[in-house]
Amino acid sequence: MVTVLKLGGSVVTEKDRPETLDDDTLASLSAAIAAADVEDLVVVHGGGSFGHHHAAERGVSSTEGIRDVDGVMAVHGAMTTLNRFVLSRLHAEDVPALPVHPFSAAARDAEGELSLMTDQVATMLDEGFVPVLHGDGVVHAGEGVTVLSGDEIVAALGDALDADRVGLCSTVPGVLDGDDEVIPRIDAFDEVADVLGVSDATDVTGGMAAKVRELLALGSPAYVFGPDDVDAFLAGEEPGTRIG
Ligand SMILES: Nc1ncnc2c1ncn2[C@@H]1O[C@H](COP(=O)(O)OP(=O)(O)OP(=O)(O)O)[C@@H](O)[C@H]1O
Ligand SMILES: C=C(C)CCOP(=O)(O)O
Repeated sequence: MVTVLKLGGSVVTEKDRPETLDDDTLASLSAAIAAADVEDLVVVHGGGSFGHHHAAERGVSSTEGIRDVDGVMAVHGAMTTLNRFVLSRLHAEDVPALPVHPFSAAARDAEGELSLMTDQVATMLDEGFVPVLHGDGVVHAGEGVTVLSGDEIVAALGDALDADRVGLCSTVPGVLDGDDEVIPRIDAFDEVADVLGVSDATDVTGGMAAKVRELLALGSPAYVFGPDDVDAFLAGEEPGTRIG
């Protein structure tokens, strides 16, 4: 039974301060992951103030590409730096986490369709490791390099690995309605389009609206919840908003 958990960049970093980790939250999420000891767990993390800051500065998004190698390396380099921090906090809790850098394992075609290699992820799981992927840059036919969000990676992994459970831990306790109440379940984009917005912080990949779109396209249900509910999700409960 494969579980995919995304740690939102807005959770593990201080999204308003360039390249600043939220170390306390990252440490407590790492402890929750270690305590849950879930079999076949894949972790994905977002960009937060590492990836999004550089992507916004260089003018690259999920659809607008760049060809300047310095810019590409600034975005990719910031994400590998954040990935090293995430790995080190997981290692501190004895989680057998290993890095997978999507930049070298993915491509988009001219229609923007993503292909992501997942054999290495599946083999890591078979060998008892916890693969840790992250939002990154991706080569994109006709565009140079665009941004690949952790949410797209979650959706691609969910399908390729036939994941049984998919969870996105963000700063919010779920998808919120106009009164800031958690919406328990979303089955279609149109039901909630009015309340879905972009991120409060610098974000080049579309915030909550993009997340809901990606998750609705998945074959299995997914959950959006806040940091306090990670243990509940890993224990098999259904916290926050169920999508799909
Ligand atoms: N209806 C909504 N319900 C909840 N959050 C919403 C809604 N509309 C917009 N948002 C915004 O979406 C944000 C979550 O998206 P964001 O992309 O910042 O999260 P993340 O995945 O944790 O971060 P990252 O993209 O860096 O990985 C919330 O912090 C909130 O500002
Ligand atoms: C900005 C970069 C490079 C990654 C974005 O990933 P996300 O935070 O999951 O949307």
